[in-house]
Amino acid sequence: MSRKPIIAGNWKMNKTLLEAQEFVDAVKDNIPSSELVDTVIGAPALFLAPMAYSSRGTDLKLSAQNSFWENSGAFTGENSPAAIADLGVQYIIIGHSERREYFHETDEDINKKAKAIIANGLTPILCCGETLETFEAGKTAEWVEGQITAGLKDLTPEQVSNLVIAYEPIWAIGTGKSATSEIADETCGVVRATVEKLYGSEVADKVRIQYGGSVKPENVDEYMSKENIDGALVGGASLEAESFLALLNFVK
Ligand SMILES: O=C(CO)COP(=O)(O)O
Repeated sequence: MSRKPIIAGNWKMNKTLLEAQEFVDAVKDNIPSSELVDTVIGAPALFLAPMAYSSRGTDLKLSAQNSFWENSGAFTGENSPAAIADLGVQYIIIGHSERREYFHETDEDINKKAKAIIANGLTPILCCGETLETFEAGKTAEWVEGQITAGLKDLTPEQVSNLVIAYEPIWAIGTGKSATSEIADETCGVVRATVEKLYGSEVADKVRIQYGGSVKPENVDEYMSKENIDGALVGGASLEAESFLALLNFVK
């Protein structure tokens, strides 16, 4: 089974609108065909409408970094998956460790978001990953299995086969200390085995799993050569056009 690679930048809370637009102008005509790789930028919600407009007709796809689980209503400050879908955005990152930590998101919240995102025709990028303490205690597999099982609760096999899961060890995020490709592959393998246990081997063969945590142009090839790693979710190295484009050089 060959899975199409997916490289996604997660800009987090960075850039102004002008900087975002300059980035789109610099990359949109220089990325590989979407027949070979899905190339995605996860931008702050404020920039998604203008970025969708200026990247229309190109191979650049967009992601939100979060959404609420209701489509409308009295939820001050939130963005609905329906409104995000309407912009022409295709992905929404959910359950990033920064949202779990600073905004107290639970697995139950994340599962509700996954369902709402799928119901609106978008693809969730569901994040999981352990703290340094859990890693050092040798409990990574158990932890990640728990997060994935809770995050996917009540989804159908078809829904799960189309989604993207990102394994991001918290100790490797923004630290420059990436997980070795062996560790990353092993834990992405745990994610795939969890999907297999819950949904069977056909779904597990189809679901795309990214590694994230200090991925850079210099180490992306190594991760992409691993059996269970289908892509990368990239923070720091996705912020500059040159470095973002260099992440895509593994596509020959
Ligand atoms: O959190 C990340 C992407 O979601 C990873 O960030 P860095 O690539 O900056 O380590």
